[in-house]
Amino acid sequence: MIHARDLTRTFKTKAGAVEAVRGLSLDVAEGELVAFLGPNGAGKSTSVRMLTTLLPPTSGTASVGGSDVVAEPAAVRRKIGYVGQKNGAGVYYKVRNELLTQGRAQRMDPAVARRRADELIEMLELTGLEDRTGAKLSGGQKRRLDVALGLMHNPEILFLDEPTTGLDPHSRANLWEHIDRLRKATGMTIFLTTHYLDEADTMAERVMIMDNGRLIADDTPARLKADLAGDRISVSLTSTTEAEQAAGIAANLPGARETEVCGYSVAVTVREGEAILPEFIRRLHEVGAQVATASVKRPTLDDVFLGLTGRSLRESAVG
Ligand SMILES: Nc1ncnc2c1ncn2[C@@H]1O[C@H](COP(=O)(O)OP(=O)(O)OP(=O)(O)O)[C@@H](O)[C@H]1O
Repeated sequence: MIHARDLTRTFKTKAGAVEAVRGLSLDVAEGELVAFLGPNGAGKSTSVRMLTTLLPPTSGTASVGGSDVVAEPAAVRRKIGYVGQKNGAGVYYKVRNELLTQGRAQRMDPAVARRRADELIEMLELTGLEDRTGAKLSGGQKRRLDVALGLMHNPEILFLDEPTTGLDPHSRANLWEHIDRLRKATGMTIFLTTHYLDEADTMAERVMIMDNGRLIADDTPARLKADLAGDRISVSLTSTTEAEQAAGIAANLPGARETEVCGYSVAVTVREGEAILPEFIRRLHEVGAQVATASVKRPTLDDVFLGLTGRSLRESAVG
């Protein structure tokens, strides 16, 4: 559904050239939900703007829904819905009128547009708000209207640029319920950018991580966490001698990485912590070591980014 090969985009600024995207290649299959993650300035929005025909690439190629983004931009636009960070609903227009205006902009037949508007009002729980202006909607309601606007022409692929930024946790969860329902009902392909790592982790089937204009990881959240971060087992003992002994045992556990001793404690990274911990404790008991506490910390996508770049995704920004 979405294919890019060696896509680059350079901006010329007074301070010099900014290479916002450097050789991006990606493939998204029909019906997938892909989350695009990365620190501020990594190149996510620039990539999405190229894929949605809003910005011409400096070099490289991309096709979306089978049409080339440079040669056939109109065909791409017919197949995609784009909900940007700023291109959403206005504050002066009423909900239903806004949807109908969007239908006109998409050259939809007026009767079809009216039916579609009613369908979307129901689907995105905007019933009862049809005659309210954008200014009188809550953050969550407004964002649902933004999504409805992007869906008016029944696109096959939906691009969402930070759909939940600025929403409270309840509205975030609610918007996700709607996105999930929409996917189940239509099988739509969804490509979104987000700053919420937990959201990408639980909702996306595939996560792409961008840093400094390049794609540095592309896999399911579970595989990224197992392969690039791993579970952290921590065990505390009753003396530093025992801790040193435990570190030697930890280093020989199946798939052990990064063993660390600190005082009475030892920590080790493994692929499947919950399966390995009983074996670790058994081996410690075998040598007579006394285990005081034991825990397993599951990795987050931030740990994945940290493993890849040595920086935290939560705190880092490029440039
Ligand atoms: N029109 C422009 N002119 C000059 N530089 C630009 C322009 N648009 C983006 N950039 C630069 O390109 C780089 C990538 O920006 P982009 O907005 O794609 O990042 P992002 O990952 O979407 O960041 P954020 O998470 O903050 O939205 C940044 O260094 C940014 O300053």
